Amino acid sequence: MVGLAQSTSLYTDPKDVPTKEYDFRNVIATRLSEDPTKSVLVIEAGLDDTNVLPIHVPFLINQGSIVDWNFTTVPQKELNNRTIPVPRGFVLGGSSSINLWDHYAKVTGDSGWRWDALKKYWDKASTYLDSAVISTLVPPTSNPAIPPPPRNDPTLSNGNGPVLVTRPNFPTELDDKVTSASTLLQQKNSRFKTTVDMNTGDSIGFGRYKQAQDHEGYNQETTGHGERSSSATAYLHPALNSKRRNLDVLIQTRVMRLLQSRNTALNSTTSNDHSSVPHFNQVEVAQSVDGRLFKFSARNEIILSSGAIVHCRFGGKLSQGTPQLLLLSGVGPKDELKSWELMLSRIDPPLNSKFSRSGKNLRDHPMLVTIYNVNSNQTFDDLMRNPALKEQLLEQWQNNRTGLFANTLSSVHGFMRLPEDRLKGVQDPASGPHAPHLEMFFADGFLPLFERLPANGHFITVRNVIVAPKSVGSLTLASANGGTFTHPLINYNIYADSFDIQAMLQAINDTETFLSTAPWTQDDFIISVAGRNSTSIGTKEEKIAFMRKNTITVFHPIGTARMGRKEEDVTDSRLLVRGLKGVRVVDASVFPTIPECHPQAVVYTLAERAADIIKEDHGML
Ligand SMILES: Cc1cc2nc3c(=O)[nH]c(=O)nc-3n(C[C@H](O)[C@H](O)[C@H](O)COP(=O)(O)OP(=O)(O)OC[C@H]3O[C@@H](n4cnc5c(N)ncnc54)[C@H](O)[C@@H]3O)c2cc1C
Repeated sequence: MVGLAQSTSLYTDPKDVPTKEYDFRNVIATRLSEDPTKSVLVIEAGLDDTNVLPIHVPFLINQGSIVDWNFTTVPQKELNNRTIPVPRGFVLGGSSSINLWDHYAKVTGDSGWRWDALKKYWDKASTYLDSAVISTLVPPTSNPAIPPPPRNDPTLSNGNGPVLVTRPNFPTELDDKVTSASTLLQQKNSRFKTTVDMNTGDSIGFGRYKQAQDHEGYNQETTGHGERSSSATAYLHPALNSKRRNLDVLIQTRVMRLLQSRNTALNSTTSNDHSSVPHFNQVEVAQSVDGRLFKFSARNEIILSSGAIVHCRFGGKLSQGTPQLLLLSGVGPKDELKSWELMLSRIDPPLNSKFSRSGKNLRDHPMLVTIYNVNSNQTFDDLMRNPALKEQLLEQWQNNRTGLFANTLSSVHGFMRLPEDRLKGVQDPASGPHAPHLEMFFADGFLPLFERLPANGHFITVRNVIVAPKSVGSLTLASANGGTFTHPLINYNIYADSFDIQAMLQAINDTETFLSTAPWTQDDFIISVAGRNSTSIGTKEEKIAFMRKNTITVFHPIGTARMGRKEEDVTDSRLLVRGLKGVRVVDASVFPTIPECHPQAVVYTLAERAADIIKEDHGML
């Protein structure tokens, strides 16, 4: 078990929380509680992460477990009416690029969101560690010679923050193939170029080696000392363990809705300061659908953090929670809320929600998962079928945080732009000429995430992601009953925009080109696409049918409380909810467009600046 000290300020029952009034409810709790004169309460629906072993082991997957909300979408019309999984962290902490920031600055009219202004927050959040120092690697028994672990590379960005970042310590047989294939292809087609560091402002390219032992271009991962580095382990637990008296955390408790102050004309220093606008200063919480309701008041403001609410972390997973809570509090499109009259009748005074588009603009990255049968006995598949070996590797990890389990499942990937002719006559959904449209990433084994490993065979998994999709979905309430215990209706609207179908077709064709190079064809490494007799998927129509059958998302939803300068944008550039007072949103739901990357680092950077914005607005700087 992971040895994080249990804090006396971590509560599991609202009645035990020492006070019912805080300066801030939740959030960027760690940064705000740096000021000992302000009190902060974090409310988290899920569990304490401390003793949930799979969270801390980088190799293990938590989807579908007790720390997952286990949501699904509504049937997706363009996916043969399939519903698809929406995993989402139900626990303290969680999972955790660059051109897009300048685009956000343009959309919000706030130059503070430009990359040159934000770089300091990026550095404030993360620290790059030399993984060779951290882990001693031991190959799995089926894996023969493995190159030595990567050495320290001074060219990689090196911040000074609490989130630990390393490169994978456990090279797989695929890594060389990916880097060699892109090196070969880039000579003919610059779309397959190689890169050393994807975090330099130009993220396009596939990872490459300089020398066999310098794993340049490898993923940078939020792990350190062999463990996952999450917002809980990096921010929250250290603050709790240092016994900050002004920080309390309440877990296993859901925020049900936000409540308005009777006096809606309170003074405020915020940019939404209109004397007649509704002022929210309380949250109502419960531990079960019919359980006792408790109220907590915020003297300064309520911060809805991450997918959800008044919760602690800074980072995490999806972003449905925030819009659901806003909608349940009566903040949302009027025509939509009209159908929930029962709920609205509880809101006094009724909100003028004409400006709010809470729940609209839901976006995620569509991901097509393709499994290939391969000629190899080095994939992870044998390990996954061998409980004794898994136990042995887990024991090694528990003893000294080394071995395969100290690593994540994928070491290399590549970002690509669409060919220029595909962009003719359409508005480019990418945020700039150095931002990608597509991503290809690889796993050395059977990894469709939601299917069982076959009893026999060896596999590799190729995931094609549209990182700049055009389709836009929404989140709406399923019922006025049950509050946040009732799952909302999540509709990604995947492939609703035909641009995305064309983009995924291009991704399939690119993958076929990539896998037809010597590194993959020699020794007949790739046998076939699983379930077919061929390494390719066939005609255009067959490819589209394959997409509809096998697309899910890569779990990066954003945008449902988008920030911007237009009246219909849910939040302004200081992250305050428009049309009311006292509520700020700090999570992935404020992003107006989807980051063309895995968004965790973007969320950390957002949260670090948000902490300074809040401190400025409340005279704490
Ligand atoms: C399985 C998975 C894998 C991922 N892998 C990567 C990756 O490799 N790299 C990467 O960059 N990104 C990854 N992401 C995405 C990344 O984790 C998210 O984009 C980011 O963490 C979003 O953070 P957030 O703060 O907006 O929301 P969240 O992390 O969703 O925060 C939601 C929190 O609020 C709590 N909550 C919700 N409702 C309530 C309520 N009513 N009351 C109290 N608490 C509530 C939830 O329990 C949860 O703890 C992954 C996401 C998932 C789900």
